[in-house]
Amino acid sequence: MQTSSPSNSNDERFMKRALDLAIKAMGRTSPNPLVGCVIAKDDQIVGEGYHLKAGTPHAEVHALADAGELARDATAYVTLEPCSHFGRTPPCAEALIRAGVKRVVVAMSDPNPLVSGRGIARLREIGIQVDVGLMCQEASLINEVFIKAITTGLPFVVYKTAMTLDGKIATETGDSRWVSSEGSRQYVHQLRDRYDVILAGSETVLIDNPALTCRLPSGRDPIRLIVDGKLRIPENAQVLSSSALSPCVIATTQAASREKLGRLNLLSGVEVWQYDTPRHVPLEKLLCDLVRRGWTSVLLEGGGGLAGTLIKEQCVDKVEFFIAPKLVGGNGPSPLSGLHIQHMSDALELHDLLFDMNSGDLHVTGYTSRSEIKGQMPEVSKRN
Ligand SMILES: Nc1c(N[C@@H]2O[C@H](COP(=O)(O)O)[C@@H](O)[C@H]2O)[nH]c(=O)[nH]c1=O
Ligand SMILES: [Zn+2]
Repeated sequence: MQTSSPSNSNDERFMKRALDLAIKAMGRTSPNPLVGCVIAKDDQIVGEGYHLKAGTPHAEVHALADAGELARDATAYVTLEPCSHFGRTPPCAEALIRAGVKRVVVAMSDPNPLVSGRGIARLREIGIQVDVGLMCQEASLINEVFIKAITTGLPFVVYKTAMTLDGKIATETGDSRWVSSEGSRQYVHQLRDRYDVILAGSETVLIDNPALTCRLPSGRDPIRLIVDGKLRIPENAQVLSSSALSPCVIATTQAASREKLGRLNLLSGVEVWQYDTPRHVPLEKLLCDLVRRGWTSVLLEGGGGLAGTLIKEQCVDKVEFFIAPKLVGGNGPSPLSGLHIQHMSDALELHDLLFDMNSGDLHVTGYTSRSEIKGQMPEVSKRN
């Protein structure tokens, strides 16, 4: 996106602060975006705020309340175009106008078709100077989930897996505890805290019996989603335990036994979504249904069959692979056993790669499609 007027170093400083504020709510605003706002006057911050949770006041409202009368003739720095529509809250463009701000600096226009460009146009119509595009790349990156979901109706899907240097997710006897280091496993809990849904196949539940909860002190449990076409997972599987604070959804098909489906539906915190297909869960439909339910991001944790199919169906946006400096050889399982590409010239090439070795494993992040908005996702240091 083009910057519509030159910015100065204060502009960058204040927009950076607005971005830092926005990401404090990472993992808490879905299906809505992360947004931060700073109000500055005479090179001083006089008000700031960020969006905390969908359906609650927008970032601009918090920042204007914080600034009070000092907002008059000030500059507002917003990481996303101010909204112009009456949704669950009134339009922020009008709030900025009423508060008397004289300039608004916007990092990126809103991809939401309800807004896109109208907020900026409304402010300009009143005579407010609006500069668009400052730190647009950073702003797009923190909202990669929101952008994908609002423009496609599909969730942003990340495939996370750990493997040995020779590409195995377990030994040939099935031992997978643990492939990756303690540090990498700790990071996975940060991912679970950030994404709405954790997705796994029935095979993973049958073999590893994971709880798929978030074990960070201030973390929140994501929704656990299990794809289980034949409804094979046992009723005492850990994912079905009601101790987690979020529901467990099981996606199944007509192949599920009626009795078992009835019994699972009775478990507290468990929902069974039955699709009208003979054996295989229609994955893209399932993903659409997640967004309809307000869940816009998915952390796919295995296994290799499901991950391969999702990659083949172009449903995966990003990968986070932990490669441990270990060798096990043999015929152990692969992280993408469901993907069968025959010719190297057809291999899926990753883009915008990042490499990190801080955890003792090689942590590789990459995107399945090329885009301008990719980069290093910021760490959320602390909440509030
Ligand atoms: N600035 C900003 C948003 N801006 C726009 O408002 C839309 C959400 O409207 P509603 O669900 O009615 O609150 C959202 O999709 C985005 O287009 N939303 C937010 O939740 N927080 C904010 O700080
Ligand atoms: Zn708004």
